[in-house]
Amino acid sequence: MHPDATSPSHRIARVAAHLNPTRPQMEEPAALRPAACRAKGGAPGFKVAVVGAAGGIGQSLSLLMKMNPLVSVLHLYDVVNTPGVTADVSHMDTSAVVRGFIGQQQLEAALTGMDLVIIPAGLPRKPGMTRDDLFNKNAGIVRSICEGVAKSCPNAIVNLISNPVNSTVPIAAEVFKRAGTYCPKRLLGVTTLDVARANTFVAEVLGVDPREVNVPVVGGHAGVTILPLLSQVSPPCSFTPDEISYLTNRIQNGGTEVVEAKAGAGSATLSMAFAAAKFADACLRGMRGDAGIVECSYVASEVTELPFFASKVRLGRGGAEEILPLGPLNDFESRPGEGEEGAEREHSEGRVVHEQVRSYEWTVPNLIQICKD
Ligand SMILES: NC(=O)C1=CN([C@@H]2O[C@H](COP(=O)(O)OP(=O)(O)OC[C@H]3O[C@@H](n4cnc5c(N)ncnc54)[C@H](O)[C@@H]3O)[C@@H](O)[C@H]2O)C=CC1
Ligand SMILES: O=C([O-])CC(=O)C(=O)O
Repeated sequence: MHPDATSPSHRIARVAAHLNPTRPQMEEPAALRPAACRAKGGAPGFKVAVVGAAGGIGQSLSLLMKMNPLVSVLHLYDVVNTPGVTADVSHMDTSAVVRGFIGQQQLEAALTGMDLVIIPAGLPRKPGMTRDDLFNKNAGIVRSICEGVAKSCPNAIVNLISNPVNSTVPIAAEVFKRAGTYCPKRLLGVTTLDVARANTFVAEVLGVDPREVNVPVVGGHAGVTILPLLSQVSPPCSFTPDEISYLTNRIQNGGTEVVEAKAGAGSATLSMAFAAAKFADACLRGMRGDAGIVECSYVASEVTELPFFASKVRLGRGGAEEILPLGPLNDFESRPGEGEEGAEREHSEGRVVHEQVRSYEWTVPNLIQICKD
């Protein structure tokens, strides 16, 4: 601390600065520099950025990350409305220092030095849309954010939420490859909401506390690519065929259930922010060196022949340190299924594999086109 920091004149100057704040936590190019920002606590911890912080997910997620004691610095970035969210969140008396950034010209400052970048930027669905309908808009958004990550914090772990996750993760990988910064361990598609839904719905059927239930959910994050492994539920239990059918259908369509209930006002935001905060916390604990942190995530994978696949991963200092095998699947989990939205089924492949292939094949030409633009 500066020797005069506790003197009356210094304290009055500090109070005056607080009474006349010019967006005190916002990064103004000619105003506050990071080093000059007042520190609220300055606890040791990780530097985390939320990109898309002013959105439905972003605001709640920013609040939850401000509550996380592992976060020492929290950067909130969006193309609109970050000053208000930043001012609001920064009044929470938890230790993380909050700084806001707005617009493309501040993306670099927002990302510089970050350990973890969480990306909930992009359009949400409306009733009648599939996640793939978001591709054209969200691919470009994810691409420009990931270019910023490659430039400003190439070693950061990325938690990618923007839909369609089955396609945005491969796009992010391609951007990082082109920049020469790609590390598959550090790119994690967030599928935690599928697990949260599976835990909740299974707990309802079993009549137990959802916090006691853990259902691995593998595959991808759209319709039938979401495959809950109900044969591997912890604690061990069994279901009737009707229960399996009900649970699988409800988990796969959980996103649509919320989209329809919101009737045009967007998709899941609160449960998603909760799930994203849980996943980010697991990543931070892994980065800290805690042992035995295992979560499902959509990652580059050799678990199947597909390049990307959601499955259990062990999180460590460098991200997804180990991709765990799927384990034994029962007949229901491995049988071929109907394709989403009338997609054709290929005879020899299981439904998860099939849908993933379609999603990826559809993505690559678009990706190449986008990257050429
Ligand atoms: N992975 C998952 O399980 C889930 C993913 N999602 C997806 O998350 C995304 C966000 O959903 P919501 O928060 O409900 O949408 P929203 O529209 O409420 O918020 C999106 C935010 O992104 C911002 N944004 C747009 N372009 C940006 C850019 N280039 N850089 C930074 N920020 C930018 C917008 O200004 C807005 O504040 C959607 O794509 C949605 O489909 C939603 C729920 C679950
Ligand atoms: O359904 C959507 O569009 C949002 C989402 O990914 C989910 O809630 O799982």
